[in-house]
Amino acid sequence: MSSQIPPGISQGLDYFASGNDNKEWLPLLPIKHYTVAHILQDDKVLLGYKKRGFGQGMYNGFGGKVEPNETPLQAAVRELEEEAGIKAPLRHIGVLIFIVAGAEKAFHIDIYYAEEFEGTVMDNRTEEMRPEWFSLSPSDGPGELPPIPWDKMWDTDRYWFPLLRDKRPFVGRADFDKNESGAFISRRWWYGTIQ
Ligand SMILES: Nc1nc2c([nH]c(=O)n2[C@H]2C[C@H](O)[C@@H](COP(=O)(O)OP(=O)(O)OP(=O)(O)O)O2)c(=O)[nH]1
Repeated sequence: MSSQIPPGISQGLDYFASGNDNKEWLPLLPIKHYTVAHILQDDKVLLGYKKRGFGQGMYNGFGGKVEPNETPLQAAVRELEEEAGIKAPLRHIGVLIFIVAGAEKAFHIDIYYAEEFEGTVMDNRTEEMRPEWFSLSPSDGPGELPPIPWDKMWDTDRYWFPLLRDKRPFVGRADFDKNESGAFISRRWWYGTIQ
């Protein structure tokens, strides 16, 4: 555990979780804005299976790049509608600075959630994402929704998901290396809550 806040994120945070504290942080890079949005409802969370592009084969909230002349909130609402077919009154809950070794830009990811939505969650209609519900409670009886598929998600999401679930605002940083086969390996991470 390191209570030292990493470079590139705001000061005045309360330590929540960190890992690989003995590794160096990657050099800071200019940022590019992204969003990720989650629906949290009745002890379940809606995630999407990414069918193509960056993060292919993994589950994540719904999101993508913030386009020019859009606010991050507008982008998050648009991406949720494009990828899950629903409209939701999203609330901001976190910021994640995500840096991959060798990349040109750091991802500044605004993280959102909503507890209600309008419309019907799309089944498997887009080429981008396949929405699926997962249980937020750790113990699942037979016939319940599947547990969150941590092994098919960005490796450090498991450390901030409890904060999202409890709707506690947070800020964090996650650095990743790439191995010879192009897989992303978590290098160092730190998450803190906003006081
Ligand atoms: N949960 C989580 N999401 C992450 C991490 N790193 C990371 O880039 N993301 C998200 C941010 C973006 O929503 C998404 C990457 O953007 P993307 O590849 O989907 O964007 P895109 O260019 O396809 O987007 P677009 O065409 O839909 O605008 O992955 C991470 O560590 N955890």
